Amino acid sequence: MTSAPDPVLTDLPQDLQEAVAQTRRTVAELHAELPRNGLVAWTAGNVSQRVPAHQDGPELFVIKPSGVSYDDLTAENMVVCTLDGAKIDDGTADDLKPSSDTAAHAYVYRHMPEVGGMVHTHSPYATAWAARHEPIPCVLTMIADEFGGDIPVGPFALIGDDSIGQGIVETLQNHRSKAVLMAGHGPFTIGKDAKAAVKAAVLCEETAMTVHVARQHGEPERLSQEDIDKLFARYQNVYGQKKSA
Ligand SMILES: O=C(CO)[C@@H](O)[C@@H](O)COP(=O)(O)O
Repeated sequence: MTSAPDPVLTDLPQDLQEAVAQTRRTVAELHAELPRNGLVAWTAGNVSQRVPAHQDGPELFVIKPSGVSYDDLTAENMVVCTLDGAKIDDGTADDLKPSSDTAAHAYVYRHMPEVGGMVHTHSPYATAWAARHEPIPCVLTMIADEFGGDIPVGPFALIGDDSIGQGIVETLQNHRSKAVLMAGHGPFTIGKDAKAAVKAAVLCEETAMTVHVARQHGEPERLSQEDIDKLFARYQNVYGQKKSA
């Protein structure tokens, strides 16, 4: 059976091309938040975002090119992929490869339709918890607010195929957390869009550091499940300028 030809960006409906261009700008801008918040060293880490679905076009997402310096990331070199993780004819050089985590991001987008954005970092404190295969206990209101409980650990998986994506989905699919510490590797976060996933990555590192410091002087006490549920509901539904239901 012949497979469908790879999509060509300039052949897509005009409004879908515009949606791709906006997603590229957003993803390029959000990559700057990773070094700015001390979440990555050198070219580690990546951000992606799903392109809003279009009835007359393929499902697509945008992700960073592999191994390119954060100083050189632009909207124009953000790579456009199908949900199979295949790069489309997106106007970038044919030999510009997407992130080495493209298959992982694609797997999550295929299996978790509610996920609109993803981030991967090697932020030092969260990565240290991942090295120990240890979940970050919910001992702080900020952990309850953003993650709804302990930040879980996912299985160790090699890079480049569906393995990491499968581990992320099996850990987060029925879990309130927006972050998973992939064992022996580092944090991956999800969100309704890439900005929400970046926020989760920032708060994951912040809480990983705080709990690590607290544990230097004894084991902090986990919040009660009742309080965790109340804190999560408030933060997700009321906090900030959200309109009360
Ligand atoms: O940890 C990994 C792969 O999971 C790193 O190589 C990753 O952080 C950065 O890779 P890319 O530059 O996105 O290909």
